[in-house]
Amino acid sequence: MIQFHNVFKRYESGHEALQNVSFNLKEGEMAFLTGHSGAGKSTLLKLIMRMEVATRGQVNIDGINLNQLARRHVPFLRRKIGVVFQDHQLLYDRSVYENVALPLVIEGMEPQDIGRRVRAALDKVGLLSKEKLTPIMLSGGEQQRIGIARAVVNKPPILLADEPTGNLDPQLSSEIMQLFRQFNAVGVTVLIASHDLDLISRMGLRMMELSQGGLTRSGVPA
Ligand SMILES: Nc1ncnc2c1ncn2[C@@H]1O[C@H](COP(=O)(O)OP(=O)(O)OP(=O)(O)O)[C@@H](O)[C@H]1O
Repeated sequence: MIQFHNVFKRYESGHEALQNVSFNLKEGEMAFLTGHSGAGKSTLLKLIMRMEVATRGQVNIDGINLNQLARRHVPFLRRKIGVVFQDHQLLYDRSVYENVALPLVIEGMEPQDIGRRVRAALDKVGLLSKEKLTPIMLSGGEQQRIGIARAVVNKPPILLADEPTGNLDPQLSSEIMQLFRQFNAVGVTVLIASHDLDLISRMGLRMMELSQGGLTRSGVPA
């Protein structure tokens, strides 16, 4: 589902953020991406979303070769990928409902279909009763759940997260990871960048470690 073949990414500054990275994440797999600050984790996620383009090598997402993807087709790629950020990136002047509905409104979906999908997504993250509130009224963990509901509302086959538990305590972090696990259990391919080695090792899933832009380890931690 997510394939990197000898991928290099050099920024215009000359900095080589990724060097010769190769891996294959199969459909329905869930894995973590870890590494020191500046190791290249965010860069790798940006290549998957086509926010950045590889300097060398090949990135394939759900059979699409991103090297050959025309700019006008990038929105089709993005619809396949739900993204969760550390800082949620919610709109604080809109309700919970409106925040989650946003990707569907942009897609041009009919309002009655939007209602059904938004409520299904809010139900999955346990926030159905809070749809009329604004995010500011909710706790950090709840805000992250809204971010997750928004990421999955259009049922993407791929879910990416960049430090999704960075601001949460261990209990909430663990709950958020279980949520990702639930989406993975119904077939979504999940890749999560995280510094939280304790949490990752407890999950018993594949971990890929980046160091100075190179993939130094890939496997289930002992
Ligand atoms: N747009 C850019 N232009 C130039 N250099 C960049 C750019 N984006 C990232 N870099 C550099 O590339 C390297 C990798 O950055 P990246 O954000 O991918 O690391 P990271 O592993 O996600 O780090 P962190 O855990 O701190 O978020 C860093 O040295 C960073 O300064």
